[in-house]
Amino acid sequence: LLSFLKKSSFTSRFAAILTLSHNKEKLNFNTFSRQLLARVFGYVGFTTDHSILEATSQKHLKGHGLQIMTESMMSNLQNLMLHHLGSCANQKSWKEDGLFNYCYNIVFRAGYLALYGNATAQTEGDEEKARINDRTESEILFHEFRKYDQLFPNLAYGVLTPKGRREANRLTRFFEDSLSMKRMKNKENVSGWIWDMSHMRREEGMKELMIDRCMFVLLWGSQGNTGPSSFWLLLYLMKHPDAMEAVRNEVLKVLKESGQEVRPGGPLVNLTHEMLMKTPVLDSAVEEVLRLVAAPLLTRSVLQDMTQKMADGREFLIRKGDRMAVFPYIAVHIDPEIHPDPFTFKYDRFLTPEGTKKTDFYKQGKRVRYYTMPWGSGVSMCPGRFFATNELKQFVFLMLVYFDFELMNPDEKIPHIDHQRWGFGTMQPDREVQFRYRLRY
Ligand code: HEM
Repeated sequence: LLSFLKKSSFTSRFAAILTLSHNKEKLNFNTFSRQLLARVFGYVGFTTDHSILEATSQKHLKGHGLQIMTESMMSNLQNLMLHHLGSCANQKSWKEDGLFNYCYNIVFRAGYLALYGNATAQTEGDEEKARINDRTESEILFHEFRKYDQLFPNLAYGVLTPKGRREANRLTRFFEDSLSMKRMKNKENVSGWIWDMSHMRREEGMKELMIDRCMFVLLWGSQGNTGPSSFWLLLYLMKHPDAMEAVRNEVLKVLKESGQEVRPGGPLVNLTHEMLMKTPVLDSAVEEVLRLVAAPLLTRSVLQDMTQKMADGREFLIRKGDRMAVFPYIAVHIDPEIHPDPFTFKYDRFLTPEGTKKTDFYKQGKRVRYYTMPWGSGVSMCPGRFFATNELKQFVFLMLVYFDFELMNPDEKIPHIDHQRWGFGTMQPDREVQFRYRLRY
């Protein structure tokens, strides 16, 4: 795919194609993605599906709704990462783990609980049992999700072996059941986003099984990228001590300014939405990591004949029925004119000399509007982008204030990316990286 895209002088076509992708009448994401969702997840939605998504995302993944989700994410991260604080004397000893597994596990499970809700004290007996149940149930779910995640590229390409196909079907049934509305009714803190998504479909007459499948699609869409992104973020910070120091100093400053401190036996840090808005250095590091590892292929169906004018004056006829794809990774993320030395991690690439967010990037003297596109663009731009960014920041924040962590092998090379996954969002490494961590206090 990459060599094809390189040959087809994709970069020069990029800007204009992007403009088109905002044109709802002519180019439509849904026509294409619907076919994929039907084939891969067996989910057949309504024609109103996209307006439901837009309405609920507007309400719950931005503004006040986003704050509620972020708070819920925080308490779930605390339950998963810090539940053992004070309970065991040797917590200060080092613990080894695979970094990819560790990060994906925590971020997936906390994100899942924040979206799909917690066990209740009523059904489990008391608060503590409910928290234990959340930990156990989300662990099982993560392990099954990883099996599906590994089958996913071949599933999407339609080249799974019969054995793989049977396993994918089993996993689909498992998730339909685990995420079913029947089960969700016994939970509390189910996010407004998930709740509205299911209710609005039911009100429109969608069958229960299809709603459960939709819940699985949303789990996959919301959790498949954030965990792997958190892995790359921690890895790049560990490989770049200057970046680690800058981010850690910022995080500790924000913590201090909030009047909180981490001390043995003290209360858990309450990382508020407001605190998360004061971290330009961490923001830049997150954006830089996504530039390096987010490589989605953005597909669009062409709904009517049209002429495409290029920035260089050329014109192309795009026919009704054509399918188009934009691959911003090559077109912008690693374009050396826009991002000099594009394969090097520079944590401050998105910072101005004054320490604020940098937004001016240039190509051939002209300012580039889309200098990174990890979230896609236009009608189907990722509605979860603000939540995902907060998740990443919360995870790193807690890691930095509560733990010391380091690579087992300080000379560890950054792993290659798993080429099977080009186009599916955040890339995954082709091998695990060992690290160790321990409580700082
Ligand atoms: C680092 C994490 C994430 C990355 C890199 C990412 C990236 C993307 C990309 C590239 C798209 C397709 C955009 C397009 O075709 O133009 C997308 C769509 C989507 N994302 Fe995300 N995403 C992330 C996290 C999330 C989270 C946390 C949620 C939910 C809370 C979410 C919900 C969705 C949904 C529902 C869509 C489909 C949008 C539509 O059809 O209109 N994503 N995401």
